[in-house]
Amino acid sequence: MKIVVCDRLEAKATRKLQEKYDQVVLLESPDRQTIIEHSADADAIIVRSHTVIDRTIIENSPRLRVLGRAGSGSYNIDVEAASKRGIVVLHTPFISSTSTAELAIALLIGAARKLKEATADMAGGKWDRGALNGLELSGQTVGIIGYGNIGRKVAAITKAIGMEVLAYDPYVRYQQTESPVADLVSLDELLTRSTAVIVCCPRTPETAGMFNAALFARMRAGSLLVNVGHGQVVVEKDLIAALDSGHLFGAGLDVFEEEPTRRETAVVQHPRVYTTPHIGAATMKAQEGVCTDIVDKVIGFLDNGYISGSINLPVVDENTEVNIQGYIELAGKLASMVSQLDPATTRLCLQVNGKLAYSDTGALENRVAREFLLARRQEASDINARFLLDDQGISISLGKADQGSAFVNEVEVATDNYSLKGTLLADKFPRIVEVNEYKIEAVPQGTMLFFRNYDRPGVIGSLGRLLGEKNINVANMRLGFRGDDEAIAMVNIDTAVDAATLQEITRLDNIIDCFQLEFT
Ligand SMILES: NC(=O)c1ccc[n+]([C@@H]2O[C@H](COP(=O)([O-])OP(=O)(O)OC[C@H]3O[C@@H](n4cnc5c(N)ncnc54)[C@H](O)[C@@H]3O)[C@@H](O)[C@H]2O)c1
Ligand SMILES: O=C(O)CC[C@@H](O)C(=O)O
Repeated sequence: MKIVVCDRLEAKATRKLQEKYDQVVLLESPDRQTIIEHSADADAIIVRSHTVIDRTIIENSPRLRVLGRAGSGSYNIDVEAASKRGIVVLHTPFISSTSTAELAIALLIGAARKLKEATADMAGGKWDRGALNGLELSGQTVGIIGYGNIGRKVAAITKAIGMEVLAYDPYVRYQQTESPVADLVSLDELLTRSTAVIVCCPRTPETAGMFNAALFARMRAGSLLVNVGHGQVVVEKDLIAALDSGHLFGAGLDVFEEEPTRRETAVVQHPRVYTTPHIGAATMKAQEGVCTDIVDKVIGFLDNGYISGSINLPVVDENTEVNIQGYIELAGKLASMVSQLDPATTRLCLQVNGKLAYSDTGALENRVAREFLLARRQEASDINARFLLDDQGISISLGKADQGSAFVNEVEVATDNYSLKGTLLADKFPRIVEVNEYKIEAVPQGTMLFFRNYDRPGVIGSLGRLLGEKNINVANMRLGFRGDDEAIAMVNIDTAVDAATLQEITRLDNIIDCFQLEFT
């Protein structure tokens, strides 16, 4: 197997590839001819944002099966050409969105408060505070162009600053009903109401050159523009004209029409344009994240055919060694249970262990988000659940490990108060195997009583008697222990108990607490 890496990856990610494959060719900023030579017999090519993989390269790589893009956008890959050849294009959405959103805020505040001028004044021995009056952002309106991963993070931060948040995104079809962060509005409304506009969308045929003289004229006088999406969304000469005429107050750019951008470029030289060299994703966490994530995805695909985070094939591959669909459903059941036990949590952690770690964990994350919300009786689908969670300030983090602690494949869903682990018995039958370190083997289906008790004789007997009196049949009962004075039980019952009976159970001797759970 031959892997060609065209841009420099973090050492940890490169090592992972080298441990796995005999032929790992590491190129750094190669010219096109060098890529063509090396990719002629390559099975996989991995790039970041620098190297362009065009149609010619793709058509001259007969063995190529997968293109990995360490990052979010796909502007440097001819995705259409790859799709036509049946080559999977994988990327790492989400991972660098926080770092990029934070940079957008840095550029926004820098431009609003004239930080470049202030720093230059200080370095030059000047102390003229009157010339440095800036814009206070709190109470102002921000307009976000592109309400995707980065746009939503920007929305959350600007909201926290005290700004009113608007967004324009023709492809976001729903208006959030649960704790909305941004109001989705038309482009015209956004431009006329916003004091700051932040571009967080990719370059597409529609967005290329979108911010031109005509659009700047529609922006409010004295407003700010920040671009962390794609450089070619903004026409730089028109931006300079809008600044020089005094129509715009300032701008912050992390992305440019041409990259690398030359020092002489007007936007780089302009006193009221804050520029950074495409460093949205340049934090240690994001760099390591995008590099290891893309390597995991490429390995997962080459070894097992897992497709996850695909730009051109967003499907769950069911013909793999691990029953991914089964694990997606299991993860959903764990999320539903955690939601019923801890509905007010603001933090969900999904941990995926074993070969499953190379599978479509995006689909597992979506399902966890969806089932968590559904259990709280909130409308959600696999597609919008993660956005809805985000809008409600509930984070969902993902951890992965090559091996499970007790089972070949394991899924864990945790909050600050609960940790639930599950597996598929015989890769087929869902089981909850651990609850807050109590080992158990419970079947997550139908109606279930879940209780903690002191481990004393008679507890099960008194529960059985009470349920018998109420004519409630027990279908299955599992006990869990962790080697201390307490135990748990998970009891599948044929009919749900009413609130009064649940109270009676809680009052039985040695019962600590009791919940009734529903699994769909
Ligand atoms: N500055 C950096 O270092 C850096 C880092 C990461 C990503 N990016 C870039 O930021 C962009 C967005 O990344 P993301 O991860 O948020 O992607 P995303 O796909 O999650 O979000 C992009 C959003 O833009 C919207 N959009 C598409 N066309 C639009 C239009 N005509 N008008 C308004 N919105 C439109 C999409 O519907 C989508 O919701 C990409 O171009 C990516 O390459 C830059
Ligand atoms: O390689 C980088 O750091 C920039 C990547 C960024 O533009 C992206 O689309 O993810």
